[in-house]
Amino acid sequence: MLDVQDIHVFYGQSHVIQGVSLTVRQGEVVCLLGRNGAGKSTTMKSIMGLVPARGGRIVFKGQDITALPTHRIADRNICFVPEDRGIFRLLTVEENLKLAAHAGSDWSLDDIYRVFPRLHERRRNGGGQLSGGEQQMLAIGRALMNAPELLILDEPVEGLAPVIVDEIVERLKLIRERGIAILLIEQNLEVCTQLADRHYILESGRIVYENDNAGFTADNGIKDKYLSVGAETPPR
Ligand SMILES: Nc1ncnc2c1ncn2[C@@H]1O[C@H](COP(=O)(O)OP(=O)(O)OP(=O)(O)O)[C@@H](O)[C@H]1O
Repeated sequence: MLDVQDIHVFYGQSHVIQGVSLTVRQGEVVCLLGRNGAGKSTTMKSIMGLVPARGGRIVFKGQDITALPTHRIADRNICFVPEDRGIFRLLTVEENLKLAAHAGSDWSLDDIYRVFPRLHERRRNGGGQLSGGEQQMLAIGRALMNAPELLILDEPVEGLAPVIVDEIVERLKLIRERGIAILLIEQNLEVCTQLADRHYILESGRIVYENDNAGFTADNGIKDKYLSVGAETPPR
């Protein structure tokens, strides 16, 4: 479905992504891990055309999207939920969701509320009045209103309390069951292994490890080698 082929991305002269290749198949959850500064967010921004790749190709459902502007990429049903969540703080939850609605979407408001009952409870509250976890749910809900086939999530549980992390993981499982593929940037290993079919580890702008979930879960050495600092599962 998504085929990232040997992309190179620069900030000015700085060669941040140095030949990254990865794939996400239909309905699959794929995790991209790596220490702070490894290049995870830049890879996602490049897929979305926010920081265009200077080399390599990005193919989505057989079509080359490498040089497309961001809005044209979003039109192809790839939805990006950035780390800062990007919700409208002065609009209510329901207004935030309605604004994101997409003609022809098979996700209704009721569907979103079924996945996130908390958003239904908070539907008349302003976006700025929500807790961090609720804001994240709203950001994902907004993305779903766009009827994504591929959802790209940048550290969706960062900074959230364990009980909220568990809730978001359960909600993401429901979304996966609807056949939506998910590319997940995540540093919480427990979240990764609960959700993902496959994992990639990025280090200094290169993919240094790839495995399926069973292999990754069994492979403790690799975690110490590539993910030790800042990538531990927070204590419960
Ligand atoms: N706008 C920018 N201009 C210049 N350099 C940048 C910019 N954004 C990120 N970088 C640099 O690019 C490298 C990769 O950053 P990126 O944010 O992609 O890493 P990351 O793996 O997502 O890290 P984190 O988990 O901290 O978000 C880092 O060295 C970072 O300092």
